[in-house]
Amino acid sequence: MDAGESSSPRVASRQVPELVRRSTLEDLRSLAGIDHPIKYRRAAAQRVYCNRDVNMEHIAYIGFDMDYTLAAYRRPAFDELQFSLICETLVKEFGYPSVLLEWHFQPDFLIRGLLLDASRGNFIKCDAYGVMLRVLHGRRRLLQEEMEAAYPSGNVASSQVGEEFQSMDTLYHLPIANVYANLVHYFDDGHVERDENVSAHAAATTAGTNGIAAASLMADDARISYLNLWQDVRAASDIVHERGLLKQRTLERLTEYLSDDDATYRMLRLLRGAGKRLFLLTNSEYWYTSAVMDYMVGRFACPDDPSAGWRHAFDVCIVGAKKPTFFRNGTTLREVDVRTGRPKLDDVRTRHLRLEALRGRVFQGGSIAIFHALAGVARGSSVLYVGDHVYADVLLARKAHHWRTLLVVPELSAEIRALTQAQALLKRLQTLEYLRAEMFRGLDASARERPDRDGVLQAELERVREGIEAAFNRYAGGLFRSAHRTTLFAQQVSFFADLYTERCANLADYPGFYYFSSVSTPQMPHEDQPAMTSERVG
Ligand SMILES: Nc1nc2c(ncn2[C@@H]2O[C@H](COP(=O)(O)O)[C@@H](O)[C@H]2O)c(=O)[nH]1
Ligand SMILES: [Mg+2]
Repeated sequence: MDAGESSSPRVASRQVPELVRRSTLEDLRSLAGIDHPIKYRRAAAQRVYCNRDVNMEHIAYIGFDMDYTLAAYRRPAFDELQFSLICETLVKEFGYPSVLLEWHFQPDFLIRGLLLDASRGNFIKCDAYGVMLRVLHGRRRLLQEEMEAAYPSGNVASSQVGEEFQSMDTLYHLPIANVYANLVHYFDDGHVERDENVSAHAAATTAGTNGIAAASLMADDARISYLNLWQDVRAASDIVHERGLLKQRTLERLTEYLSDDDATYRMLRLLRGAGKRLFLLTNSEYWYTSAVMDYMVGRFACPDDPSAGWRHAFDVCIVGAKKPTFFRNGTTLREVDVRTGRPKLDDVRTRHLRLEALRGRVFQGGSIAIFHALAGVARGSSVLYVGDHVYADVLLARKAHHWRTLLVVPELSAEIRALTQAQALLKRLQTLEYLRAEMFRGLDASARERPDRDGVLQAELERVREGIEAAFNRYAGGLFRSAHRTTLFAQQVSFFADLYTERCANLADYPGFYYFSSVSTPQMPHEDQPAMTSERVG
C-alpha cells in the first residue's frame, strides 16, 4: 500500500452496493481497499468466464446456435447413440465385421481438442504452441521413444491443423474418434485380411512412417490403411447425420437425450425482457430444429402451440445455415413454409422487410451479410453469438465480422472439479519447480557441471505432471491444461471466445447491462514480479 492509500477508508463487502451507488469520483479515488471474503458470487458451473471485456449494454443482438448450445444433449447417452449408429452403418453399408455391433462408447476415453493424424492412426495432444505432449495410437499411448521416432520435430505447425492433422474439436467428434480408435486397435491386433492387390496409396502411407509398423496393419500387403479406416468412419458418420438417422432416433426419445428443464426458455424470456433482439442460427434442418425447439422452448412458451411458441421467442430464425460458409459467401436464402417444412423459392427482399415482420417466420441458408441486412445490424460488435464449436461458430464470426462470442463448453464443471482434486499435486509441482530454480541459483555461464546429473528431480517432476493429467482423464489428460501448460484447445478458446461458460442458460444470471471484465485473467510472465507480490527477490 502506498502512502496516499494508507489514510483512506477500507470498507466491508456488504457496504459496497450502497457505496457505488452514492459515491462521488472523489470518494472512489480515496478508497483504499474492499474486504471481499469471496472472490465471485456465482458458483463455478454457473459462471460466465471472460477472456476479453464485453459490455452487455453495447450488445443489441444475441444469437444462438442450437445443437449443444440451446439444446443441451445428455451425455454419454447421446454419444452412445451416435457411436452405435456409426458402427451399425460400418457393418451394414461398408462390410465391417459384425463384432462392431457389440462395441460401446467409452465416456472416459479421449477428450476434445486432440489432433488426428489419420495417416498413422494417432491422436495427438498439443500445448498452446503446438508442442506434442502425448500421442495415442488407437487406444494405446505411445512411449516417448515411439513418439520421437514418429514425429522427430515434436511439433505441429498451425498450417498443418485442418490439413494433415484434423482437429477433433466438437462434441460430435468424440463418438467418431472412439469408433476410429477401436478400429485402429482392432486391426492392429491382427484382425485384418491380407490382400496382394494392395493399392499404391496404401503402400505409400504405410512404409516406415509411424515407428510401429511391425505391429500394425500398415505392412506392405495390407488391404486397408489407417487413412482408409478414417475415410470410412467419416463417411459413416456423414450418413448418420445426413440421412437423419441420429435425429430420428433422438426425437423418438427426447427425454433420454435432451435436458428437460425450462432453463433455456427462461433465459430467452429474460434476455428479451432486458431489451435484447434474439436470433437462432443453426446448421440443423427445419424439421429437426422445430421438434427440438418445441421441446426446449415452445412447450413452456405456448403449451397449446409449441411450434409458434419457439418461433416467436426469436426475432429472426435461420436453419440450415451451413456455418462456417454462412460467415463467408453463404448460400441462397429461402423462407421455410412452416406448415409443410419446405423451403419456398420466392426472393427474399431484405430491404423491404422490417425486423418486426420477421417474428414467427423461419429462413434457411443465407449469409452474414444478408442477416445484417435483415436484422438491421449496423456494427458486428453489437452482436453476441453463443455457440459450442470454435471453428464453425466463433472463429470467423469473431475474426472476420467482429461479433462478440460466447463459447459453450459442457465439460467445464468436470474440468474445474479435476483441477480442485489436483491442487495438492499442483502445489507439489510448484515446490519441485522451486527446487529446480534453487539448484541453478548462483550459477552463471561459466558453470560446467549440471547440478541435477542423476535426473532424480526430473523424474519426480514427470511423475507429478502425469498425476495431474490423470486427475482429468487417464488417457488424454485435461482439456484446457497439461500440468502447468495450456493446451491448443485452451489457446483457441482464449483467442476466439470473448466469453465461455458451461451452459448457455447461465446468461440468465447476468443483467442485460452487465460488464464482463477480464481484469483477473492471468498476466504476462514478466508482470508477476516479486516486488508486486511481496515475495522475496531471487
Ligand atoms: N454431415 C455431418 N453433419 C454433422 C456432423 N457432426 C454434426 N453434424 C451436424 O451439424 C449440425 C450442428 O448444428 P448446430 O446447431 O450446432 O449448428 C447438426 O445438424 C448435426 O447433425 C458430421 O460429422 N457430419
Ligand atoms: Mg452446435
